[in-house]
Amino acid sequence: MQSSHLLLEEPIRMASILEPSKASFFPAMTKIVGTLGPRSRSVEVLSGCLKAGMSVARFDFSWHDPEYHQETLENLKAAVKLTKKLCAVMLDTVGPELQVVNKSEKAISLEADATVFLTPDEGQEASSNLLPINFDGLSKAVKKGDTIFIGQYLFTGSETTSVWLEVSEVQGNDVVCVIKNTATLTGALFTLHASQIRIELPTLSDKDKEVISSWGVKNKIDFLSLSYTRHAEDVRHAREFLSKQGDLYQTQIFAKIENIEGLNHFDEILQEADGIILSRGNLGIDLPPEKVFLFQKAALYKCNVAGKPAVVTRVVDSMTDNLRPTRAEATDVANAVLDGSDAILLGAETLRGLYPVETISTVGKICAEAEKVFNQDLYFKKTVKYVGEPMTHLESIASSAVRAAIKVKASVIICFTSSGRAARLIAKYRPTMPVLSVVIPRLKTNQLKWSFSGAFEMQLIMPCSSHLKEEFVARQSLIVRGLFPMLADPRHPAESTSATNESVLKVALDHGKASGVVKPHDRVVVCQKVGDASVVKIIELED
Ligand SMILES: Nc1ncnc2c1ncn2[C@@H]1O[C@H](COP(=O)(O)OP(=O)(O)O)[C@@H](O)[C@H]1O
Ligand SMILES: C=C(OP(=O)(O)O)C(=O)O
Ligand SMILES: [K+]
Ligand SMILES: [Mg+2]
Repeated sequence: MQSSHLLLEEPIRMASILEPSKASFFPAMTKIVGTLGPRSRSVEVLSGCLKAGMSVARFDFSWHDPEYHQETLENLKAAVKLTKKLCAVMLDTVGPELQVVNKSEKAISLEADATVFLTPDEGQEASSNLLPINFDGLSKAVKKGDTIFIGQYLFTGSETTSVWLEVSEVQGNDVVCVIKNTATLTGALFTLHASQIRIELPTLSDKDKEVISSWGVKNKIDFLSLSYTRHAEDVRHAREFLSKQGDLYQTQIFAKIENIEGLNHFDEILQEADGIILSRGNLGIDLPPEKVFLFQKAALYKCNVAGKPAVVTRVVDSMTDNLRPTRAEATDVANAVLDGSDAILLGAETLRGLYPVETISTVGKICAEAEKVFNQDLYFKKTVKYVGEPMTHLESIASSAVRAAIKVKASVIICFTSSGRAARLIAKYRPTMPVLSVVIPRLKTNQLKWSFSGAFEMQLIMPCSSHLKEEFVARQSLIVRGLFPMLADPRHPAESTSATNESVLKVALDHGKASGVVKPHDRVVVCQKVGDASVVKIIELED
């Protein structure tokens, strides 16, 4: 039996597990989002990250200033140019995040059973019995017996810097807590999480708005990662804000579900958002541990049937300091893929970890193995059944393209798309082969000469107002499982002169061949509009 036919539900011959995997063109169909920081901001390391498979870069404004992030982004652009790999940019907001401020950065020892005061007076010096925090409403939000967690920025859960507190009383604006475990806080910034407590701060803070309208607009961010999304209204509000920020009306909003309030409003949030981040770091401490897996499976199912990308966070924490993940982590990554995630988000591992590049390639390899045993047939049937009948024309075309591609064992599906909708719909059916989305402006196909650049062997396209929309669409597919953009660039001379759909397709195929993603005699399924009709066609390539 060929390894590509293994299905988890069927008996697997043990020896076949050890068969080496065939090298494929893409590291994995599942995408990898990397949080950039001190260990991942040189052109060299960023080039390594891109080559290893990172396709989205997260800039987390919980930490550091816009100038620092700008420097990192400039280096990322240089790395994109060097490696010819596209990368999308995600701005992650601070939102209603509670932080412990340790200005002097002196280590703070906390002893189990001792008492510590949390005070909103940020001017105070942090010490073993006093921790200044950035919010003055905590004493009104918590009560005796509540649980508070403090962890290093991007805590991994395995550090000795994480501490649990239990609220013993409230004194004015201060919250008095009993320390549950001995710990030493080292560093300048700590996240504070009050379990299952509503924090009366806006989801999009004034600081977030300022950063979005300056840094975000300047850099044409592809994704806004909306931290601590608690209601659908949060997404609507962010959308309205973005609509007034120049090009950012095209920015996609990914709602981060990080607490029980977000979990309770999941369905409405999913309807409003473009995608979801299952923020298991915070959610994992808000939920009882035995419930985390169930949220993951339920949320991924809902995202999958809605055809909206889902991103899972906090997978290989231990790789922050180690070259290999734990067995539990390795299994967890595979399960995230089997549960239906589109992308994996790395935090501390890429930001401050010792092995950012190795982490990306290890996670990519695990994803690729899981994809091989993903039961596409069953998934396809479930998805079709969920959609029901009558289907919209486009849904029917998309599912038929995937079915045809599997039946004829096509090596790729090529989808022409303007808004990106058609390509996303195809990806929704989780084909086993990559979907190359050819992003071109519909109206201009007859006026221009074409050449292509893409996620593979691309030419860097500098922002250019004439095809800005297509750039957004192309980069936004970099977070969807199985979707790989080819961005048509009308400024480069193409081999063909009469730029009809047919010649665009020929150029796309030539580009695919040149880069090795399609080979002579391969079958390719193409989805495009010819005149008014959407068509799915099967092409058999020659030499
Ligand atoms: N520029 C194009 N040339 C040819 N066919 C296209 C083009 N853009 C989209 N299509 C096809 O049109 C249909 C609708 O695709 P979609 O991505 O929803 O485009 P839009 O929303 O911009 O109309 C699909 O069959 C798709 O393959
Ligand atoms: C990704 C997460 O949040 P943060 O932005 O704090 O890293 C998380 O909580 O899993
Ligand atoms: K954040
Ligand atoms: Mg978080």
